Amino acid sequence: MSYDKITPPENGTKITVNADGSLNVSDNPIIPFIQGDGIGIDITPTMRNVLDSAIEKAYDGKKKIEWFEIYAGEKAVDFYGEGQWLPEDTLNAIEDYKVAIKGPLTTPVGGGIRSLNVAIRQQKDLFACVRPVKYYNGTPSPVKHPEKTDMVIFRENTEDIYAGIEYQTGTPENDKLKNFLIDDMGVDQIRFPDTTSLGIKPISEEGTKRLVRSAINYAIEEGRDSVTLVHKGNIMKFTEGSFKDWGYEVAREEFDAEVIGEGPWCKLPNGIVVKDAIADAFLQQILTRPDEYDVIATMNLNGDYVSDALAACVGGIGIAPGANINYNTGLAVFEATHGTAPKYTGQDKVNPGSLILSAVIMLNYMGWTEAADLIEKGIEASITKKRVTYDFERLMDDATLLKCSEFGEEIIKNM
Ligand SMILES: NC(=O)C1=CN([C@@H]2O[C@H](COP(=O)(O)OP(=O)(O)OC[C@H]3O[C@@H](n4cnc5c(N)ncnc54)[C@H](OP(=O)(O)O)[C@@H]3O)[C@@H](O)[C@H]2O)C=CC1
Ligand SMILES: O=C(O)CCC(=O)C(=O)O
Ligand SMILES: [Mg+2]
Repeated sequence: MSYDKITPPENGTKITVNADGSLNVSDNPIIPFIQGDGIGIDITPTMRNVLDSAIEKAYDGKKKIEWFEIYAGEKAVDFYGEGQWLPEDTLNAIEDYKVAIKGPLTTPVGGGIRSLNVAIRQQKDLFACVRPVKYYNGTPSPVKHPEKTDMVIFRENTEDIYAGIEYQTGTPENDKLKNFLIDDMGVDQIRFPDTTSLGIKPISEEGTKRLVRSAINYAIEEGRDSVTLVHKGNIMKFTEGSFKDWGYEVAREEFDAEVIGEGPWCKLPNGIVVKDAIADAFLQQILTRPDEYDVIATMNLNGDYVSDALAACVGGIGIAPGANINYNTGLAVFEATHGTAPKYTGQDKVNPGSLILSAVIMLNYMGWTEAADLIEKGIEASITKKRVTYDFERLMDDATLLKCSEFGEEIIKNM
């Protein structure tokens, strides 16, 4: 593949994917990275520094990532020109190299461009947003027993109201859709038709089933206890309610789950329970009874809310990692749960933990588990020693405040 404006590193090789979805990773894989807007300028170099050091230490210099910068967001506009927020080069490089990592990208509220983060997920069909939420010893938390929270969110990444199909009041498109609903479909629940904008919530059987299938497969591989389908199907019956029904169908028809009692809960032959929870009740139970939940499968918007809420329980979005994966093609883009935190841009202040832990998931995905383990060890030790960035320091007694890059160095020292 030739690119318009970017040149891959001379050394290194492409990761390739086998028919069964497993990866072929050489000792020198080329990994594309997007710096990201806002605090991307702070956390991305720190993440790279920590990764390079961990890999060097774990493999005595025999393995090394060849980093390949690709562009999105403000840096893409600077590099490629006006309007070039997500260049073809970037999407092609993700496709070619299979595994990539990105910093956060800004999305303006109201008008302006639609989310580039969502666009990458949709255009590369990275249907599962996988966000593990676990407690690292010593992390300050607002709950009494943060160690009871150990969940992995499987958030559907390509559908839902999040897909961006919406029309602004006053536009001909909105009028056309509104008139169709009212005149042809007999809709009479639009309270203020003259001033209403409309959004569409697509939820499909195919999209649901591939997400729930991935969540159950993950639960089996990782020896987890349960998979909970989180939905608001009592109100949104044919979208979120169908998500729940199709989720149970996957468990019963593809994994031989037996219905428990009157149902709909069911149990896989290996004992994993598939159950469901209504989203509002679930959000209070993650505070009161988090140990009842394990793997979570949910739709795009619920997954967004649940991600930040669960992250808060174990120390905040400063250490909440994530991955966007297509389990069929093997394509994966790793990214933090948080955004660009613009007020901290360029201050070398924020916690790089979220992006570093996203890179840990990436290393595990590549099979470089020894380097991943070293980094986790380094992070845990740095937190235990109370040598942390501002977000933890302000919640801990007698902690030492470190800058973003210093926290990276501290992790390296402790791994
Ligand atoms: N995947 C992505 O790229 C995402 C992009 N975004 C985009 O980011 C922009 C800003 O969104 P916003 O709603 O402010 O959410 P952010 O996640 O960017 O920031 C909200 C708050 O979270 C805390 N925070 C975020 N990152 C860190 C970190 N690394 N270390 C410590 N604390 C952190 C800060 O809290 P405090 O003020 O308490 O210090 C910050 O003010 C928007 O344009 C949004 O669309 C948002 C989410 C994901
Ligand atoms: O794309 C965005 O700007 C926000 C996305 C987001 O909050 C998320 O994916 O968690
Ligand atoms: Mg979010």
